[in-house]
Order: sequence, then structure tokens, then C-alpha cells
Amino acid sequence: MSDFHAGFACFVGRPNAGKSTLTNALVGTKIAITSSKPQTTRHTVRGIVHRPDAQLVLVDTPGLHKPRTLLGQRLNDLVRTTWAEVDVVALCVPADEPVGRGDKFIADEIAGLKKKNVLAIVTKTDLVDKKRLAEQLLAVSRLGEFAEIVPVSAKAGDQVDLLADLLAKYLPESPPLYPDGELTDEPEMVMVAELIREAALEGVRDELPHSLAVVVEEMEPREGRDDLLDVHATVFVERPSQKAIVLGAGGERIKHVGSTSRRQIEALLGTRIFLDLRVKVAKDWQRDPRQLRRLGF
Ligand SMILES: Nc1nc2c(ncn2[C@@H]2O[C@H](COP(=O)(O)OP(=O)(O)OP(=O)(O)O)[C@@H](O)[C@H]2O)c(=O)[nH]1
Repeated sequence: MSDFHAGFACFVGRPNAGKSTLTNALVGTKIAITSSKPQTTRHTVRGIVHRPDAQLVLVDTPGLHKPRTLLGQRLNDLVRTTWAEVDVVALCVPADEPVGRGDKFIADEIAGLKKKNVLAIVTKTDLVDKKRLAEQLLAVSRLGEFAEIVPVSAKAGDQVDLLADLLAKYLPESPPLYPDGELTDEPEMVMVAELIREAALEGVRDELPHSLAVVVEEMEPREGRDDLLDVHATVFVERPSQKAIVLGAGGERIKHVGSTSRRQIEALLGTRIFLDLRVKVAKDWQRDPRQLRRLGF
């Protein structure tokens, strides 16, 4: 696995730059989590590109706006934090519209983060001729320092594979971050598991660094009700001492994890859910291939 790369990338750019279309083109139809989903996690996963050599997790942020309120300021901070944390930021600029102040504003914000892995993507290349594209590439190159500038057309499928190669190149060496295989056909189960894992790690991250995995065993509408979904999930830890941490005194922590993640899952799925959460010790699951497979790794 040592040559495997995995990490997060974020497409940024003014509205209509073609970010969603590009995300879908990269991900394929397999696991595109649609844009109608609300912002539920700190990093809203929009899609995951699974390749033999890499796993690229595309995350989403709201746009940056001139902050008029404290909340607006906080939101902007959150956006910047996400940009700072992801492995690659890619600024998208459409080929068919002049580079403008909106692009410059975002480019300057990114420059302020002093990141190495910043790419520029000129989107919608099918809409312009070669000469116009060349001019646009030049104009974009003047927006800032970019590791690569890539022209693509998500509609025509032009250079999308090349872009995937380049993005993968800028990810750190790492095992896959999300389960591959059948589970990718059920993005919602993966996301639900991720929300629970996030909630379970809240406040105890240092005590349970990598020892926590969450598996959603079942997600089914309650019989006779179309407004309620039963979700059965298990939090796996490696040792009984960790189980005690996750449960908390008198089960207080796990109750809190349940209610926090339930709210987020309901926002994600747009339906009420009943969350049945169990904690199990799967001894040394990280070193046991059978357990790993069961846990989706
Ligand atoms: N011709 C052409 N049109 C494209 C291409 N990519 C996106 N579009 C169109 O451009 C418009 C905006 O695309 P989106 O992918 O929604 O853009 P976005 O950046 O996600 O927009 P926001 O969600 O508003 O930030 C849509 O009408 C797309 O169909 C492309 O490669 N070629």
C-alpha cells in the first residue's frame, strides 16, 4: 500500500464556475452526493474518486462573502480553515467569461494561506476556441502562483482524466480514507457512518486516535411509516478501556454522540431517523485483515 495516495481536495471559484459539474465528471455517476445536501460536516464530502493508486475525496465549502455579521465572519473563517486543511485547493475559472474581481478575490484569499498545492482549472473549454483558451490560460496564470493550470471540459469529458491524475499526484501517501467497493454504491451509509465517527471522536480524539471505526449495519424505513428511518450502527473500538471512554460515565457520552449525530444525519437525509448505536470491542481490528474487511477497509 505504500504507493497509495489519499487525501482531500476542494474546488473553489465563483458561482457557476462549473465546480459541481466537474465534481460529478470526476466521480462518475457512482457516488456523487448531490449539491442539494446541506452542509452537515465540517468538510462536506461531495464525492470520492476511487482509483487503483489513489483515493481523492472532494469536499465542498460555501462561498466566501463580504462578512456583514459575526456569523458571516465565522463562516468565512470556516471556509478558510477548510482550504487550509485540505491537501489540494483548485481554483476554477470558466473559459468563457473574463477573469474578474471575483476570481482575483478568491485567488488572493488562497494565496494568503501560503499553501503549496494550489491548482488552477480553466473550466468549460468546449465553449471557446483555441485562441480564446490560450488567452484565458494566460489571464489565469496572472491570478497567482499555481502548481498547475489545467484546462478541462467536464461536459465534453476533455482532460478530466488528466485532472484526476494531477490531483492524485498532490495527495499525500496514505491508505484509503474511505471504504472502497460495495459501500461506495451507498454513499449515504458511508456519510452516516462518518457523521457518527466524527461525533464519537469529539473531545476524545487524542485518547482514541485511530482506534475507532463505525459501521452502519442497516438503514431501513420503519414499517408502515415513510417519515422514519431506522439506522443501526456499531462503533468499533480496539480495547475495553476505549469502550469505556466512548460510553462515558453512565452512558452519558454515547447518548450525546447519538443525539449529535442523529441531528446531523436527519439534516443530511432530510428525514427523521431512529438511531440505534452500539459500541463493540473488536480486538486489534487494525491489525486483523478479516475485521478490517468487515469494517469496510
Ligand atoms: N458547456 C459547458 N458547460 C458547463 C461545463 N461545466 C459546467 N457547465 C455549466 O455551467 C453551469 C454551472 O455549472 P455548475 O457545475 O453548477 O457550477 P458551480 O461552480 O458548481 O456553481 P455554484 O454551485 O453556483 O457554485 C451549469 O449550467 C453547467 O451545465 C462544461 O464543461 N461545459
